[in-house]
Amino acid sequence: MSTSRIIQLAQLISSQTSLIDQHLQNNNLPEPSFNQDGPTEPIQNETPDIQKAKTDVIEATIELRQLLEGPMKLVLPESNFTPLVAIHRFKIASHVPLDSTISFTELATKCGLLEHDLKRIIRYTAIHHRVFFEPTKGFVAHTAASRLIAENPIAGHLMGLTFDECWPAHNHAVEAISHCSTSANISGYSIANNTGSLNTFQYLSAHKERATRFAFAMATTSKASLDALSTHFPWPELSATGGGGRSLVVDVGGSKGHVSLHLARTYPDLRFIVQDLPEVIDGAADQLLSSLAQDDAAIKDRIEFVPHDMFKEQTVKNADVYLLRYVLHDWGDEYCIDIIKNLIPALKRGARIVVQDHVLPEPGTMGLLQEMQMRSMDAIMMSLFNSREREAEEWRDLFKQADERFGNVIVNRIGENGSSGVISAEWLG
Ligand SMILES: C[S@@+](CC[C@H](N)C(=O)[O-])C[C@H]1O[C@@H](n2cnc3c(N)ncnc32)[C@H](O)[C@@H]1O
Repeated sequence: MSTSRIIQLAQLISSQTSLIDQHLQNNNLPEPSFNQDGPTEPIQNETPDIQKAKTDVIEATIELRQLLEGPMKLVLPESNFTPLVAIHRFKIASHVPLDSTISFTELATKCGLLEHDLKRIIRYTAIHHRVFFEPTKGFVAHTAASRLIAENPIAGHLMGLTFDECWPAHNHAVEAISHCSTSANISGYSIANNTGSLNTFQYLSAHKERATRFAFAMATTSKASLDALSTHFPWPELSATGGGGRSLVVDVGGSKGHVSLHLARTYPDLRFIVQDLPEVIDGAADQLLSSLAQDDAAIKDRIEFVPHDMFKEQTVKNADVYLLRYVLHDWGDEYCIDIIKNLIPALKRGARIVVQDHVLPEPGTMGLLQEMQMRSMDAIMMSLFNSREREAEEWRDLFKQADERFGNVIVNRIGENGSSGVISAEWLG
């Protein structure tokens, strides 16, 4: 008798989980746990084998659950995040003591909420998200996840971005699609926020707190992704062409400079000009300086911040590289072509445009988890910006449409599970 799919999945889960368990024991690492003192970081010291084992187990558990629950659950997934939003909005985690419990009555008073609302919010997030638990009836304590919210401001920034910016936009994305428009100001986000003629970034510029949170969320990009950028483009060759002087990289849409900082640390012969909207650039140099350790402070001399609207002609001429990292996926094709065309008057022969961005796979050619993440990101782009992620061929087309004089267009799929790429195009004009 052939082995059924659910047994195959269960066997895979069993064998790969054993590998992970062995890795934890061999490296004296803590066991994953929901307990308050459980690790808030994913498994450490991962080798490629352990990464694969983890992905295999997660993918298999998703598929196994979907098979066992049946098709109706696939079309009616659990989708109410309101209680989790309430945890974020009312800063509930910060009112729960880290090493003891608090009664629903006292916690409700501290949060300024009705006790019965607080109780159902917590009981929902406890059972759905493992955020808080009730060790004795009527008393609340932290889990690893609620402690993460209480202690790590990055969790707060990302929850804010997800619940205050993305979710309202998702709610209106279907309406936006029905307009069959490619305009940046006809998006779920613009309908949710009633932005009128403003696109998402113009609207954020007028709402400083939200723009700052957006910039912080961008800066939480993984080290692996930044490392991928620094290793999958021949930056050292560029340093060499700069000769005695330093080669210049213009980091277009560079936010608060976290990407330039990473590259500057790796390549001492490069200097950087970070460009972004004035509201984003404002104070960025000081923030960068205050984030630098003393022995790192010299780096600041190689990173300059200049406000610039990328829809206007590029003002920094003859740089060696114009970097667009996760910038073009925020815009539809006509806007991207406009952004690239605005660079052309500044380009010397041999200058390169370097893009780091997602590269969509052909359906079914990547692992389940990876493809899910990429399709999710594409859907977020649709809701927030009426923009999209692109396939390798679409990246090549973009440069072709901008100007036939771009050559040597290379789309290099990279680390980060192969979901993103470094794309470079050389100006041969
Ligand atoms: C998704 S973020 C990417 C930030 C950064 N490059 C990174 O990799 O983390 C896109 C950036 O484009 C900037 N941006 C949007 N419109 C712009 C414009 N018209 N001119 C310059 N920058 C712009 C945003 O402020 C934001 O910092």
